[in-house]
Amino acid sequence: MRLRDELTFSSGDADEKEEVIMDQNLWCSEVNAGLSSGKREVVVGYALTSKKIKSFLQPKLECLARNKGIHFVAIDHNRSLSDQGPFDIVLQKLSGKEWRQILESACSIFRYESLTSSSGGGLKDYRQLHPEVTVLDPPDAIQHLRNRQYMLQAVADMDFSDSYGKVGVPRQLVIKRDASSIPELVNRAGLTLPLVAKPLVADGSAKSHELSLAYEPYSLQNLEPPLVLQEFVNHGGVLFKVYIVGDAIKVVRRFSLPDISKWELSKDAGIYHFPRVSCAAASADDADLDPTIAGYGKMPEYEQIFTDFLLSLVQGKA
Ligand SMILES: Nc1ncnc2c1ncn2[C@@H]1O[C@H](COP(=O)(O)OP(=O)(O)OP(=O)(O)O)[C@@H](O)[C@H]1O
Ligand SMILES: O=P(O)(O)O[C@H]1[C@H](O)[C@@H](O)[C@H](OP(=O)(O)O)[C@@H](OP(=O)(O)O)[C@H]1O
Repeated sequence: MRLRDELTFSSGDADEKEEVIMDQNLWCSEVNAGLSSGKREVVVGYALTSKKIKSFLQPKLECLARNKGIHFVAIDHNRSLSDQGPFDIVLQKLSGKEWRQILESACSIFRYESLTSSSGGGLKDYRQLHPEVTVLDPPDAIQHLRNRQYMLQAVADMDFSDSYGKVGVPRQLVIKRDASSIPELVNRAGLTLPLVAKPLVADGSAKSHELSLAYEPYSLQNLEPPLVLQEFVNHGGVLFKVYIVGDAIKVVRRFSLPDISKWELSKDAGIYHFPRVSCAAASADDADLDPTIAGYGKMPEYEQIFTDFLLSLVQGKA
């Protein structure tokens, strides 16, 4: 077993990170008193964008993790993984060829695990042979989520068109290039306006979260492919966002784009751009909503869910 003192900690974005760690130490002082010695330490190497480090590795998470014996250590993206660590878990959400190569060469000795689903195939035997490191998530397992052409396919395949209500996916059209052909393609595909336009690639950049709303066909020529066009679905201006980590589920409520009436459709023209819809700032958790759409019970905090999940991955490997 590795002892806490043997671990070397490094940080990703030096300045930002230092600030966070100082806050965290203040915040953590009481909680750290509860860290039980003698527990197996779990080292989570992370390879994330600076945006993700800022939003995800919050003091509250790091502190709770530390109290459970989990340590987050920044991975140097430019060095081989085998020269770093040792890590019990590699938490990664980076794109780019170089990183993929580093990960793939290391994966010849790593165990695969997915955050959202268990990987199939011959990986079970593989895990028994190489139980050292868990990769969250292996690039191949999340590839289809990075492309809006395919990301909803799993929902369509489940065919919940008539079970406890209706779950469906909006009709959509992929435009790879040539914006001038969009009105004609939309017409041929029989899509009904208004349409929501989203970048084809969901790579975690701010741009990939942008969204446009088009009320009439000719304005569609002003969009920038590659993109996906979806029929706008009226949904009462509120949506439920479901987070799943392993077996744990958390649901939050967010304000969303309001319903569009036929009258508005006839009146509005052009394209409206939205940098971010239904983001965390648009929380509707405390809003007084119609009880028929309001309800869900009290949910545990995601920090609790995530750290328990990390521990569950290394259980039995001590
Ligand atoms: N076809 C649609 N009809 C109506 N509203 C939509 C449609 N598609 C997206 N929206 C609204 O835009 C928001 C962002 O859509 P997007 O497809 O980018 O969701 P997402 O990728 O799940 O968002 P996030 O990036 O927050 O995870 C949705 O939460 C919803 O409010
Ligand atoms: O704050 P919520 O409502 O949970 O929305 C998240 C999105 O669902 C994620 O897709 C964002 O991650 P990426 O930007 O890496 O796709 C994620 O980006 P972030 O971690 O950088 O904040 C969030 O925007």
